[in-house]
Amino acid sequence: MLALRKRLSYKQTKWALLLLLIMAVSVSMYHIYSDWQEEKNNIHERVIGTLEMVQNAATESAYTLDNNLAGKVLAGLARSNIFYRMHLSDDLGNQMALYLRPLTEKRFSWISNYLSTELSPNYQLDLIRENSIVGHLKVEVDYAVVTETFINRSIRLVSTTLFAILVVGAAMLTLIYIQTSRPISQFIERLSLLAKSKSTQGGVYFPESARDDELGVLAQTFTALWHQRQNIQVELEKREAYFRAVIHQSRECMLLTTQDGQILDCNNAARELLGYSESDLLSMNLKAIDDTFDRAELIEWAKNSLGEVSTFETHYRRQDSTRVPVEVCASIINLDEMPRYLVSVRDITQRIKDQEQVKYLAYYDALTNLPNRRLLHDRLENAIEVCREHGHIGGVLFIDLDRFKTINDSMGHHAGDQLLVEVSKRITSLLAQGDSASRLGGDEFVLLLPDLSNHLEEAQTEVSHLAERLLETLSQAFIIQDVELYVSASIGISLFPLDQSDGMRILQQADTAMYRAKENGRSGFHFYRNEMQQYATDRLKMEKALHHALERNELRLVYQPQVNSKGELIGLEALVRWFSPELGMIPPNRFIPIAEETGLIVPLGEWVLTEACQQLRAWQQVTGLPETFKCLAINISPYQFSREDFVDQVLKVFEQTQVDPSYIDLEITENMLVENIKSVAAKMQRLRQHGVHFSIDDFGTGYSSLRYLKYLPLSQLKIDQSFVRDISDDPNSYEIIHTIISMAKHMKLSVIAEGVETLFEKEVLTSIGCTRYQGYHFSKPLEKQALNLQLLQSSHFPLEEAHTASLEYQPE
Ligand SMILES: Nc1nc2c(ncn2[C@@H]2O[C@H](COP(=O)(O)O[C@H]3[C@@H](O)[C@H](n4cnc5c(=O)[nH]c(N)nc54)O[C@@H]3COP(=O)(O)O)[C@@H](O)[C@H]2O)c(=O)[nH]1
Repeated sequence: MLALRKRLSYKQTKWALLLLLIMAVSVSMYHIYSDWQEEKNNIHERVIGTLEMVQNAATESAYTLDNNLAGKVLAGLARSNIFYRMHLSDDLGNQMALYLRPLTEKRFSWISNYLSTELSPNYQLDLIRENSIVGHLKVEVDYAVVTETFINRSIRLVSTTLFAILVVGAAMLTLIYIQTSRPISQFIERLSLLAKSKSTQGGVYFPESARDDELGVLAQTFTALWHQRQNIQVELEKREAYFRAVIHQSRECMLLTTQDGQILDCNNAARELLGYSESDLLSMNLKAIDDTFDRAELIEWAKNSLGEVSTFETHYRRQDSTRVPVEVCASIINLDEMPRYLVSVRDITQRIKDQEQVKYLAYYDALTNLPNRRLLHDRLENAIEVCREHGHIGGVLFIDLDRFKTINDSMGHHAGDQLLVEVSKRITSLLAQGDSASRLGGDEFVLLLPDLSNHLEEAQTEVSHLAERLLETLSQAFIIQDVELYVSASIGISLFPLDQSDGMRILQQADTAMYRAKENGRSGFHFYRNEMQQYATDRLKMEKALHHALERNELRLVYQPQVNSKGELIGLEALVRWFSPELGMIPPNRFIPIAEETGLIVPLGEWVLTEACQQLRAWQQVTGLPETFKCLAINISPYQFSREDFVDQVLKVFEQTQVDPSYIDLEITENMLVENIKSVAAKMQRLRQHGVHFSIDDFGTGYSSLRYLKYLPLSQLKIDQSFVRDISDDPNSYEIIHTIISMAKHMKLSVIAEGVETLFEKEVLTSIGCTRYQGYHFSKPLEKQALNLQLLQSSHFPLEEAHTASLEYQPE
């Protein structure tokens, strides 16, 4: 219940009464004032009238100087009670009579005193007889008496007016209270009950709505507003529930703060991410979590953000003081009329790792962790620029592993990968400060030496030393999956900036030089020279042409006889030749490496095997071979041999050609044996069971670990022609051949020497114990028709003089 003075009825009444009072007082004052103006005249006339009534008697007394009469005149005047002093004198001023009494004391004398200021305090009447003044009558008025009636009348008027106002005020108060204040109070009471009730559901009804006055309209309006509010509230509750669900169920960390950064709300994800309890977080400021939080900046942004979302990256500090990289989506929302800062925070640790990983992968090789081609290019371009600026010389070493493809295919990619990792370690172990190694892919590595000597010759020497050390370190055995592996590398070197070549060109030059190194017998290095470019271009042409060589029937086989110490034919070696219409005759040591690198060696090898077997069958059935003839040797490339289906392929060819496998001698190289000895041995065993023989070609030049030889079903060692060639000049070669022959005897293996060109060589070999020979001294490789002719004439080959005539097939 409101205090009385706060009630509407009281206030209304108060103001109404005040206005009434002012009005009444004004009207009363006006009346009193007007009344007073009249009263003043009345008083004057009354005084004058009273004096005139005694004028004759007073004149008579003064004329006759009759003091007695004068006294009576004054006594008569005194009865009017309006004068308190009267004085009658003769014409000379002599007092004839005097009347004096005290002034009358009245309740409102102060009003009388005030009013008397407007009136004359005394009157004098000149007494005249026969046109001469005979005396004077002077009186002083007692105004308390003369104004009393006026004052009483005025007081009555004022008090009546006030009483009337009081009555009207009380009546108004009651009426307004009953009519307005009380219904409003009751309405308010209902509203406050409604406000206290927690339920917002259901409808409301106010009896006041039934009224046809303003209160009725107010109640109806309020009812409508209430229902409207209810709908809004339901909507708001829904939204709040949604908002809370979004915040609290979100997997993203969410924080709601004031503009000062004080945390007001947080979700589970925030607690998990930051490691704080909810109560801790709610007592914290965002500044404690995010060092970059700037209150002033936020407030400035909030003013201009216009509901925009700002996304930025920062670091949040966890409870354990670790820092986590986050992406923050921040916005300003209005809650309870207050701007709030809502941040949705995502842990981007993984994303950053991924980005770094992507960046890493873009510039580094994932297997070896060495820079990749892209980074190499950047560095190389940079090095070229620096060298040009400072007049330095830099170098690029293009390293390619020899026969890596074979290892990869025979031992599997995993072993291949392990080998590449080990190779990369060895390469990097030789690098000096400032040098870098990159992997271009496969088995290709590039060393970038950005700062060699300023003198070309010195720079060449420096790079050569490094290349030698690289070859040396790579030639050491690798242990991969418990298998001892030997690899060699071919290195191409290009120095810069010797001309205007860019990085790409310098790499190509090093690549070209590397191929030259490979063709020079592998496991070596070669500097790029301008003329190599033509060679590289030719090589590319050859690679393209080789793809069509088989289908266009451009390959031929030639056969080189193998003889015993009596010159009798004991075998033939099938050797492939390629007659390209565009490129001419291309020797096998040029196209076989390309075929190996491109994988074309598989169909090519299969063709050689089939063709050779068919020819053997033809010789055996048609032409006839001497009894001394034991084997047809066929070269098998390492890549061909490493294939899973190699044995099946060979057996299939034997079946198709109906050849007796015991007449076949497969020539394999030493290096093939060391790659995966178990698998090599298994393949050899399977074929051996069918009668196939195996020879080791170019024996003595490879990395063979001799102890493996006794586990393999070998028939023969073929001494490399380089030893035979040097047998007369180089005691080492002689010694090597000697050792090979004794070892073969010990292991019960045959030995054949290849590349025997002179009688002298043959005789030295014979003296050491070698009884089988192949070489130009006996016969060059022969085309099959020429061999047929030879066989028809004699199966003997001259021992004494060199057999130099070339009977090889030459295309027209
Ligand atoms: N995988 C295959 N490899 C093959 C095949 N055909 C040949 N080859 C290999 O190519 C290399 C070069 O062969 P080629 O040019 O045919 O040379 C052979 C002979 O012509 C040559 N030879 C023989 N006697 C002499 C001689 O007295 N002097 C001399 N300078 N050269 C001579 O030697 C080559 C035979 O070598 P090898 O095989 O080691 O016995 C060569 O490595 C071939 O193996 C093929 O079909 N598949």
